[in-house]
Amino acid sequence: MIVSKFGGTSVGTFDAMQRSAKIVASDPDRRLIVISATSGTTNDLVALSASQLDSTQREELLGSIEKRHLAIIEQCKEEEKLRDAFYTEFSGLREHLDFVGRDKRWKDALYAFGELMSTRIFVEVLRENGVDAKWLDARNVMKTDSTFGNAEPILASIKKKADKHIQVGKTYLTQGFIGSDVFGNTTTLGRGGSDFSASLFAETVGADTLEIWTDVAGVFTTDPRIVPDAFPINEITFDEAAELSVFGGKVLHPATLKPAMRAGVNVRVASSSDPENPGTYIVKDAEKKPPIRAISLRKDQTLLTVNSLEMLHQHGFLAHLFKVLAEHKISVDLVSTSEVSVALTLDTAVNAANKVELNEDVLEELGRFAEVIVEEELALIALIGNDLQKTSGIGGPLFTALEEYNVRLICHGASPNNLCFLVEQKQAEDIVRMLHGKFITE
Ligand SMILES: Nc1ncnc2c1ncn2[C@@H]1O[C@H](COP(=O)(O)OP(=O)(O)O)[C@@H](O)[C@H]1O
Ligand SMILES: N[C@@H](CC(=O)OP(=O)(O)O)C(=O)O
Repeated sequence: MIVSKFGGTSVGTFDAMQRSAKIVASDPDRRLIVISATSGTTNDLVALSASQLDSTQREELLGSIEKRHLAIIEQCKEEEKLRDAFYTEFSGLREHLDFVGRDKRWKDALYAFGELMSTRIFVEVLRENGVDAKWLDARNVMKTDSTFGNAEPILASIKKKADKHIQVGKTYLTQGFIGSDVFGNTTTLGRGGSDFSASLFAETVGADTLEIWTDVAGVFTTDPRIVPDAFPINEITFDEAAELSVFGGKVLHPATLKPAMRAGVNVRVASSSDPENPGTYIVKDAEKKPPIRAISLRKDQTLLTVNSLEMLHQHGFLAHLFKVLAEHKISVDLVSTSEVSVALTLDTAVNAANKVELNEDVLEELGRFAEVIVEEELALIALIGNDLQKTSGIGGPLFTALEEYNVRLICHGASPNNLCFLVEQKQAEDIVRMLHGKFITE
């Protein structure tokens, strides 16, 4: 059995939907299809959730969502039927906007409309292409905790619900990104979370393969939008691909590979507009394991520096600091310490899968026992590869190459699969291009 996930661009237009449907139709083993919202729709829904919108802005955003979906529907054979199905969801969206609450619970239920609308249309496009798929509401299976915006899947409940709602031998179309908590409230798995959903489904149903169909022909040596010379990697290990996605390789949501690794599911990343191209296979053990395979970039990072003389020869200071951060659910990436200070990086990017919000409360609490400095507009660059902590001859050429740039923080040695550092955002893309030329293309 194959679980196939199609991202926003692969279902964003009528032609893209047709191409994706033909991929599904070409192999009867593709039995569980997971799709995202049409590209741009989740961004529109996030914009709609802003509290200060006036009615003109609201109507513009709703108009943009409606236009995008109608452009697809108008080209489908079952136009009338699809209009009805679409407007059932779209009217639900309008009604939802009129609800009073603007809390996180309300937002997740709002964001879910993107995937609900796209699946209503795609199920018909699949039928037109000879695939009789059953529309499955992912919220009946994807059970999560109640951390709205970034919900944690509850594996045992997902398994139980999948046994009830997914029958062997049938084909299903369902939504990525969305789930529901024990009370039945809609939850979401974090931006870009459809990959994660698909991997959880693959684990749960015991699939042999998970396919991630996207707009690029696999996992590239770096983001091809930044470096035109970047090229697809034929085979990469789970460990490397997981590091790459955590450190900004947007092609996969950072949590995607865990369920697949746990269940021994093979993963393939490929382009829905070039399906004959094998793309990238993500495997347990790759034939080639170069020390530097890829470079990733994560923008909009925040550097938090905490200084305190209390730290000098004291024990418990770091424990105290991390306790405060944990209480505020702030997850930390890189850490560097000196005699009296600790520097930490936080992923504060707007569309980050695990976005961190550094609010006044946490700063005030930290300010009670230390001086806190917050610096923004930084970017994190990671070299991804194998045995980096044991390979000699990388640090010298790397730091020579970075000579002209201000490197703010370096992390090396904790993972065999990455070496990362923080730089000024405005220089980040140039640095990635330069390093790709020096360490990968050459
Ligand atoms: N190392 C990488 N390899 C491939 N794509 C990458 C990489 N890093 C970033 N990307 C970006 O990820 C995009 C695909 O992810 P995304 O837009 O989330 O697709 P989808 O809508 O299919 O989920 C590509 O268009 C590319 O610009
Ligand atoms: N639609 C959601 C989930 C998702 O995974 O989308 P995509 O596959 O297009 O990255 C988002 O935009 O966050």
